[in-house]
Amino acid sequence: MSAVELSGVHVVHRARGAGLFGRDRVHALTAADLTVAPGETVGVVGESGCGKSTLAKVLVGIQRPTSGTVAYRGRDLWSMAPAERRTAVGAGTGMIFQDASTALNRRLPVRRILRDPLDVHERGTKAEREDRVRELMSLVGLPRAVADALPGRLSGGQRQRVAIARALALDPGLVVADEPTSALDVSVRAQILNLLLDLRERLGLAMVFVSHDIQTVRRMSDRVITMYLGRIVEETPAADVTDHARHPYTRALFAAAPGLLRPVDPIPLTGPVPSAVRPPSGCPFRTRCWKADDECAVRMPDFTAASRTAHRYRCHHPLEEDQPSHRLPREP
Ligand SMILES: Nc1ncnc2c1ncn2[C@@H]1O[C@H](COP(=O)(O)OP(=O)(O)OP(=O)(O)O)[C@@H](O)[C@H]1O
Repeated sequence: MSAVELSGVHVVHRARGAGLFGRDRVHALTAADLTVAPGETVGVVGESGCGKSTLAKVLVGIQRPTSGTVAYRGRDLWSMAPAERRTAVGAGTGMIFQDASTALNRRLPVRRILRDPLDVHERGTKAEREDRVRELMSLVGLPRAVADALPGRLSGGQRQRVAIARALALDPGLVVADEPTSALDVSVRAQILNLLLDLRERLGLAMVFVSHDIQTVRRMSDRVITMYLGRIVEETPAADVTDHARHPYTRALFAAAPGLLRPVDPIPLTGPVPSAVRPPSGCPFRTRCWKADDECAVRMPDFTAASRTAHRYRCHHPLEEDQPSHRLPREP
């Protein structure tokens, strides 16, 4: 059974600045279908504003969908009674945010921050909760000496370790990490990423990993999801994403990423991302796509399954399956 399953999820907000009676709406997430299996890591890539954080918040039950369903281990989250939902969310998922210095209560010492979810969910006796706090600290490599320290006394890397430990406190099946290393120094990033990889292996976690750093997403994930203007446009096995993604947007994103193993010619990704309030008709990527034609303006294509397993994309004019990125035609 899947750790979490989204079916036809839409999230629509009143546009910022539109005022209380404004009619403008932002389609932050449109018709999202996604399943994350136990033990699997799904990476999410896409430019700023494409809906990555919205997807993350829907997955951990912070954001209620405008329509569609979110199921934890087969049970619809938003049809549960509020108390039951709080238990399901609290015990079933953990979220790691970008900036631990704002995500952690700076007035509480580490020990209390980690005990808090155990107290709220009444896990075990007081002594067992203290044992669990020690266990969590050792799991994420925090020295015992910091148990009584306030977050402000810790380094950025240590704070993120506390945030990870807190996300794991109730032994969740799913952890969602939204830009977990982007606020950290480069030297500390690798340590935190290795910690997450290690925890995933040891605890068999399902993980959703959201980042602007798409090379890191590829390294961390089994499967990569590409989002564009609130829509999932492709799902690719991570090993294939650089050379075998078929959606032009995914290939353009990866071709533009620094740190590829070999040089790849940049693929044109010109012009701004269109407005999420008034998205283009048909395929939302068509205004920046070098392959777009009239058909793309009329209809958003359905998902097509590629021959490779676990690979699907929404594009009227997909790239050739085995065309390496460095041999893509140079088009204006
Ligand atoms: N509470 C809100 N009210 C109005 N609009 C919102 C709200 N939350 C998100 N949006 C809009 O929804 C869209 C998706 O936002 P989201 O934060 O999910 O994108 P993102 O891909 O995570 O962006 P970033 O990478 O910059 O964090 C954006 O256009 C954003 O401005």
